[in-house]
Amino acid sequence: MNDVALRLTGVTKTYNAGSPAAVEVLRGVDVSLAKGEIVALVAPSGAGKSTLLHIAGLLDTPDDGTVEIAGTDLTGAPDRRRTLVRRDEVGFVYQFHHLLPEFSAQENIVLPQLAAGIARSDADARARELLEIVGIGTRAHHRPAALSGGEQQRVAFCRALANRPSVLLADEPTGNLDPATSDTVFDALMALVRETGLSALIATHNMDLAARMDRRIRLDQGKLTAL
Ligand SMILES: Nc1ncnc2c1ncn2[C@@H]1O[C@H](COP(=O)(O)OP(=O)(O)OP(=O)(O)O)[C@@H](O)[C@H]1O
Repeated sequence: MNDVALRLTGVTKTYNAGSPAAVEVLRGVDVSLAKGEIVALVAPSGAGKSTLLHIAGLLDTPDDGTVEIAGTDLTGAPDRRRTLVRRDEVGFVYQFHHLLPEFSAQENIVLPQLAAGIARSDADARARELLEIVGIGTRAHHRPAALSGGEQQRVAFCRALANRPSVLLADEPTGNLDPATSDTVFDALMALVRETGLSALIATHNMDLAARMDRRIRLDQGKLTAL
């Protein structure tokens, strides 16, 4: 039984290494997320939070160090394996929803499930269940353009969790919303995360939202510290 959903050990990353334009972004980052734990990642702009989230989600590789997801070290794994683990174990949410405009809310949540081999009827049921949890069950057949910004973002959360990942990585998930909407949408995200029992690393500049998570860490000068 492994109780760690995500573990980064000694992760370093430098862009343009060896050139005068070198940027040393991560200088030995260690972090682990227990199963079910929700952690706020707070960082000044440009400190490297996107880099850290991309490495944690297997979209990028560290120069050094290891990345383990659900108990498996994937640092040197072949691209195909990393892609499959990313699809099955990692959910991403960004500041902008990136929903497919020609598909309904429900279809946007169904598509990644079909790509993972889930039967259509099961995928539809899962999509409806998730939309209910975030409070927009009645909007299932709306296309993104017919949804408010907060509703679009809730659909994006559902899509990220549709395949029952073990880790959610979110980069300013409510950063594009006004403060009142941001609060409600954040509640919806918390409800989803608690309901599904997954672990989440959520980058935010909003200290009120950070205060509602289980733990806070700060990325600065390439290092993580507890907040
Ligand atoms: N592909 C790249 N090549 C060179 N430098 C890069 C590259 N990507 C990012 N950087 C630099 O690395 C640093 C960290 O970038 P990153 O996007 O991870 O920061 P961030 O904390 O997410 O920033 P923000 O909060 O402003 O979105 C920045 O100084 C950026 O300019």
